[in-house]
Amino acid sequence: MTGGHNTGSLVGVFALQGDVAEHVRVLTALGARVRPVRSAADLAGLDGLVIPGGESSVMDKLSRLLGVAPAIRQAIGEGLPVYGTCAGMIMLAESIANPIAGQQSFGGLDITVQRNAFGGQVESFETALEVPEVSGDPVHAVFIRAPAVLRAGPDVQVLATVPASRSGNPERPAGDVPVAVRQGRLLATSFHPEVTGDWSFHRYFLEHVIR
Ligand SMILES: NC(=O)CC[C@H](N)C(=O)O
Repeated sequence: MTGGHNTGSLVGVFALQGDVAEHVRVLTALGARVRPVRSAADLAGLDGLVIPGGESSVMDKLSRLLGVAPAIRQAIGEGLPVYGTCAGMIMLAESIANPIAGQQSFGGLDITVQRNAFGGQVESFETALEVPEVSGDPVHAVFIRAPAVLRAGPDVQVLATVPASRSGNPERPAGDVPVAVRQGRLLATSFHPEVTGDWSFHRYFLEHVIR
């Protein structure tokens, strides 16, 4: 598979906060046209949207303050394909187990997430994940203050899990926790493919979620 199939797809990157430039670089290299999204008007005509890693509570505050949150919520409801990484996964979650006071998400994805489930910055880790739906090779995944999926609804497809014992967090969940999920046109990962050079999730989003 090459990026060539995607030439012409217009993909927005939520750009009020987070590692926007990294996603723009990967999507552009894969042949997509990319538009930063900061307002409701920026959503017009998009084939898909990426919500980057960053800080979900800040994304929430800014997107409500600047009035783009209802438009993103509506676009998700109307079936816009969206890929959220890390904080982006939290923004797509229907429910946040440990929100910062009053924190809201866009929702759409029938999951409950725990923010910082693998611990803080110093407990960041990298691992190779088996994700047969997405790639024949193990996917290189970087976890930075990453969320875990505590609950996934019946329509949610779990694409990859990691043992919760990876976590240095004493509050960690038990067993294996989902870290990559898909529900129809919504895709989310706890980790950051945009910073690893492993583009298999972006390719999957462009070739199998958007089209
Ligand atoms: N690397 C990340 O995106 C971290 C997410 C962050 N812990 C949050 O709550 O938004």
